[in-house]
Amino acid sequence: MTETIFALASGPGRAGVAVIRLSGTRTGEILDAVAGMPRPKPRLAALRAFKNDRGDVIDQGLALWFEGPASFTGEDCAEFHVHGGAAVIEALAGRLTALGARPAEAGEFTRRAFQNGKMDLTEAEGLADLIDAETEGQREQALSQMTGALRSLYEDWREQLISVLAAIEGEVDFPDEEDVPDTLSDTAGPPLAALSQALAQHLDDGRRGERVRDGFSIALIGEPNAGKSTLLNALARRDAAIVTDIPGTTRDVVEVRLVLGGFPVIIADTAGLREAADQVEVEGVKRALARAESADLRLGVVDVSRETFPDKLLETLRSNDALILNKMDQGQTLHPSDELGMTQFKLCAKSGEGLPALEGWLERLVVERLSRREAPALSRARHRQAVERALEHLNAAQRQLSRAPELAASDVHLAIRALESLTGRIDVEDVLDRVFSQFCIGK
Ligand SMILES: Nc1nc2c(ncn2[C@@H]2O[C@H](COP(=O)(O)OP(=O)(O)OP(=O)(O)O)[C@@H](O)[C@H]2O)c(=O)[nH]1
Ligand SMILES: [K+]
Ligand SMILES: [Mg+2]
Repeated sequence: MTETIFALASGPGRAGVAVIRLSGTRTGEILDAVAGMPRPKPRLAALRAFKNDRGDVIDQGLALWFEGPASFTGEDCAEFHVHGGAAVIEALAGRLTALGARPAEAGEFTRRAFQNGKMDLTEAEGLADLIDAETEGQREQALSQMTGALRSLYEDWREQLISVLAAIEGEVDFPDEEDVPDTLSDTAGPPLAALSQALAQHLDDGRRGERVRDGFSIALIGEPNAGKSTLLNALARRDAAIVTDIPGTTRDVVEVRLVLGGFPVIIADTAGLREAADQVEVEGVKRALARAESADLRLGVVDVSRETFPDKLLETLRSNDALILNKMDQGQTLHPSDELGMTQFKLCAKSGEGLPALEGWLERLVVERLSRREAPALSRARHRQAVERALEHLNAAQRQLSRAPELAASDVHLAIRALESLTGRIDVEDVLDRVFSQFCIGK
């Protein structure tokens, strides 16, 4: 017996068609009361008049019946396709409530699908990501996760670990009179080593999946008046940040979201790096350096009418970053230098000259770093933490194997649990709450 829930599954606001979905034990009888008998054949749309409690027609539309368990949630489900006007939706929602259904919470349909074994937790997350996907790269990654790419990877590891565990426990329970530890090293050692290598490789992917999901982050840094905000606006094609000839114009981090090569990118303009004079400047520089530190790529912007490259800037940049020699329209005293060992671009941010070359390079770089590989990428911090936990236990198990098999067994057991928390095999209520609350209502 489950409560019967309903929600507007299509987007809010005026539309040609609105879809209201229903799931739970009393779905069938509520469908009959609203759409009349006979009940539509499962999965086939039937044109019906939907009536209120006085028998007046609310609207005319399509009714669908999905008999559990062959439904999205695994329970009895129904859909009403009505005209997408506010009054129609409200009247139908009122009728469903009067018949004993209640409005669903965010993610409640998917949570029921998860609880009924229709999908694991990573697939549910993939579904949420697919609904949120705004770029082609995000759509591809979410779809692959929703259709089980991560689940099958993690389930496969889990099954291998269960065999390893069986081997170790067998030795613990029925020790060979002779050299137990040696036998174990031979049997359980190689698969443990191979698995821990696989997990390490999965983690060591430059956080690709998380970047695809949350955005590749680029920080613009440099001295005051180098033209960082001008460059940000040029890249964004709009006046996102204030530009003036007063040094110290930008204080907070100003973010702009772009799509490059089908991937989400967040470009951050920052305060000019300098010996700060007052408290506000000190805080601005602190934030600039923190953003530079956490970014996936730094673009160091320099005014070419300077004599030398600023030390502080060179210190902050890394070898894969790029230097932007800006204000090429002004007297140039600074020149690109091979000694810096960094990609360099000549630019006039104000007129946009040189911008296409920079944009082309950025796009290629983002595509190269984020493109899909054969192996699926973990896409959330939650996955990373769980795989890291599993790997720690695997490494510990390897160390214990020849000394204390029973301790090795308990470590393998903990590694299995970490993988199970990842796929949701073991219910961790607060994890479930967090995952499903991120869904929209109606999914
Ligand atoms: N001639 C010329 N002027 C530029 C160019 N790029 C920026 N400027 C000017 O340089 C001044 C400073 O530009 P901003 O974009 O505000 O510089 P910023 O690096 O953001 O400066 P802060 O926020 O103060 O650190 C403004 O007057 C811009 O118009 C350029 O390529 N050529
Ligand atoms: K400025
Ligand atoms: Mg600025």
